[in-house]
Amino acid sequence: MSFRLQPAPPARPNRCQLFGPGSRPAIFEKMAASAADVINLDLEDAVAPDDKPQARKNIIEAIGDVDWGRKTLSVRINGLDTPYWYRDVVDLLENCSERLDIIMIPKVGCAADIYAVDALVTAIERATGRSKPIGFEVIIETAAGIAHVEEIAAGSPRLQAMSLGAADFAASMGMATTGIGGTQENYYMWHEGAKHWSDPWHWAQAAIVAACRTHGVLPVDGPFGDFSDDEGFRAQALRSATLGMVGKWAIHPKQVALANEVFTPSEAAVTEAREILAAMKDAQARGEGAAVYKGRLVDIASVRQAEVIVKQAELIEG
Ligand SMILES: CC(C)(COP(=O)(O)OP(=O)(O)OC[C@H]1O[C@@H](n2cnc3c(N)ncnc32)[C@H](O)[C@@H]1OP(=O)(O)O)[C@@H](O)C(=O)NCCC(=O)NCCSC(=O)C[C@H](O)C(=O)O
Ligand SMILES: [Mg+2]
Repeated sequence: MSFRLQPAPPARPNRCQLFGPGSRPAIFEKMAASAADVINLDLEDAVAPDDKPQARKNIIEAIGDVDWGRKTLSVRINGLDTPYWYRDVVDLLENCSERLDIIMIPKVGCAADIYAVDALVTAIERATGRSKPIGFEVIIETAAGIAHVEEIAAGSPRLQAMSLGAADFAASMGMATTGIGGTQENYYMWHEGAKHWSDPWHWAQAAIVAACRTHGVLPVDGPFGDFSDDEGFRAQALRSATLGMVGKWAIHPKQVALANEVFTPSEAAVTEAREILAAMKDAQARGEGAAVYKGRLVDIASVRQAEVIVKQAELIEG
């Protein structure tokens, strides 16, 4: 228990983050027309080294020219272990319009990584007189990142969201898989002659959710690589939502509707949450701290649980 109140994360929908390479400007309008809450234009791994200068130009132009509506607009820069990242930040912030909301920093390994980008961004904002402060989001996708996840979540007031990047995470951890998220064939328990699959991403997701909730940051599930496997995506997303994550990446447009479906509370869930709040209001009016709702106990903790669902629904309704 702490006397400190848990800070609220940014109050904006983040059910789906749709990615697209900065080197493929033909899809930018399609991304803008999608139902994703967040758009991530990529300068990192989806862009070949020789294409990075042109990708920066494409993105700078599109930030100003494309109608992104009310979406949160984010650009993923290159990692701090590359020679590209400072040029990404300088070119972007010196040249793009104020429509840009967020810079996504990949492969963050410690809070000092965020500090370094923050220092550069702050200097450019001051030098150029940008009036809208740039937000940050980070990807936890290395062993160092997960080991330092809490200090990273506390790393900057600019930080809005934190994602798990399953592909690089698996590589960094030396995991024996080439799968990006989802069920892993060899990660099972053997019981009474049958395999029971377990979830190798669970512990990292739980660590991310705890760090994010402690510091008022949105926890997000990253990519699910097999975009022909809708049920696999849905199962992964449902597990993430159950753990407290607010959304998931889409690496193909067909994954957007799946993510939105999972991370939008159903009408039945919202109705039940509102009924629990009403039942508890009645109980409190009677001077009681608990009530029975549909044959089960509800109390003040149930009110907090129900409020999570109602607030999420209200946020999405706008
Ligand atoms: C995966 C793709 C390369 C597939 O592209 P494509 O072959 O064009 O797919 P389709 O033919 O099925 O496309 C159907 C239509 O949809 C449009 N399209 C394709 N992709 C997008 C998109 N991202 N956004 C919007 N629209 C898109 C096509 O133009 C077709 O349109 P039409 O002809 O009008 O019907 C491609 O989807 C892609 O590049 N995806 C993003 C890849 C990416 O950004 N990856 C980086 C994030 S994941 C990662 O980095 C790993 C992470 O860091 C970790 O470590 O875990
Ligand atoms: Mg990655």
